[in-house]
Amino acid sequence: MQAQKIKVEEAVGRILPHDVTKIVRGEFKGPAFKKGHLITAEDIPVLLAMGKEQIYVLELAADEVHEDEAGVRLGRAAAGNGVTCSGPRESRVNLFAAITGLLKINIPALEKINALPDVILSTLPNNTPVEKGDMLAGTKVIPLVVKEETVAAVERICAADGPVVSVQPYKQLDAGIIVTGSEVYKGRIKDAFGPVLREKVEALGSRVQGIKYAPDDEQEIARLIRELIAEGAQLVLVSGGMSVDPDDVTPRGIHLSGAKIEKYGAPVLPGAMFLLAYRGEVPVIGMPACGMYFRTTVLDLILPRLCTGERLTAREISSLGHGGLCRSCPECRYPRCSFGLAGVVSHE
Ligand SMILES: Nc1nc2c(c(=O)[nH]1)N[C@H]1C(S)=C(S)[C@@H](COP(=O)(O)OP(=O)(O)OC[C@H]3O[C@@H](n4cnc5c(N)ncnc54)[C@H](O)[C@@H]3O)O[C@H]1N2
Ligand code: MOO
Repeated sequence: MQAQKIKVEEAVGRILPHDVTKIVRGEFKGPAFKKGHLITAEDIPVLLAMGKEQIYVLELAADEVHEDEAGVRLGRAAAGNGVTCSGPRESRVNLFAAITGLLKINIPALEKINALPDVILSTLPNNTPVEKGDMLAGTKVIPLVVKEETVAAVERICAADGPVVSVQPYKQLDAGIIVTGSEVYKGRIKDAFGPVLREKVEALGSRVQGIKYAPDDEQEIARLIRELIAEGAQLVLVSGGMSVDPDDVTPRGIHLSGAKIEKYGAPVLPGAMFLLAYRGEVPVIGMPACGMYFRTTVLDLILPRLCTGERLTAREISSLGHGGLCRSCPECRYPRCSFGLAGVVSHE
């Protein structure tokens, strides 16, 4: 990179190698144009009025890329489905959600990119639920001019490993809910759990095809699970009866339904007594009563992933431990917090 002296009138489309300072007596002293600025036709009279008839412009070598062009190329390479890019500002390009869904970060590719010199890509955590318009990531280069080879290396990583930042849309699943507990079934108390589960399912764009009620009877719970799936449920949530009392028979009921238990117990608080099973392709969730009491629980970490169609394994549930502790803030800001969002399956 070299600086070349040229006439101001010939500078349109060229790049300033340094700030150009404007001083107006008693009023202003500061950069009228910043280092790296791309000179436009409108800038010429301004520069002439500042007394600049000649200026220095950047002379890029053949193997060099200006920061703004590099930023645009980095953003384009990193952005996958459901992601749009802003224009560059001092090389920084921001990535935004074009749709509502679940943010997916290709962490090994992200790490490879950030191990390169002179470029950075910074993202929200993997599996963050995001809304259309949310900022997901920012990328930029460090110097004013970067080696073509570095930008090309990022493009090669993204081409080989897949885009680094994407948003998975939620599928519209038909969900069935089974509320367990003889006290509710027999009408001793009003159901307060079914409405919470319905709201969480519907907030993700899925439908609740029905809420069924079961006493603390494992055979009846099993029968209702099979019935809901036979009626077309693509997701089943069973509430309560998940802990240690003699009447807590939901895990047994899920097992007796023919569902294979993937994991009983999640390293998430609230949500330790959570259970995930699959009957064929249909996820069956056993949701402990904390899901009725706390605003945000393990269900908020698992449900969005199931609603994208992801099949979760015991290993992925185990990995939620890192970051799986809710701080119980007086005003919940989830997902704008650390809850559940560090959970990453480590890549050997
Ligand atoms: N000795 C132990 N006790 C508990 C443990 C434990 O490890 N050892 N774990 C605790 C944790 S963690 C949780 S979470 C809860 C899990 O509770 P359950 O899922 O078994 O909930 P239930 O016993 O069925 O009910 C608890 C409570 O909530 C009321 N309830 C349940 N469903 C409804 C509903 N649909 N509408 C209204 N109210 C409902 C129920 O009547 C009970 O009062 O266990 C801890 N205990
Ligand atoms: O399942 Mo309890 O889940 O930790 O409050």
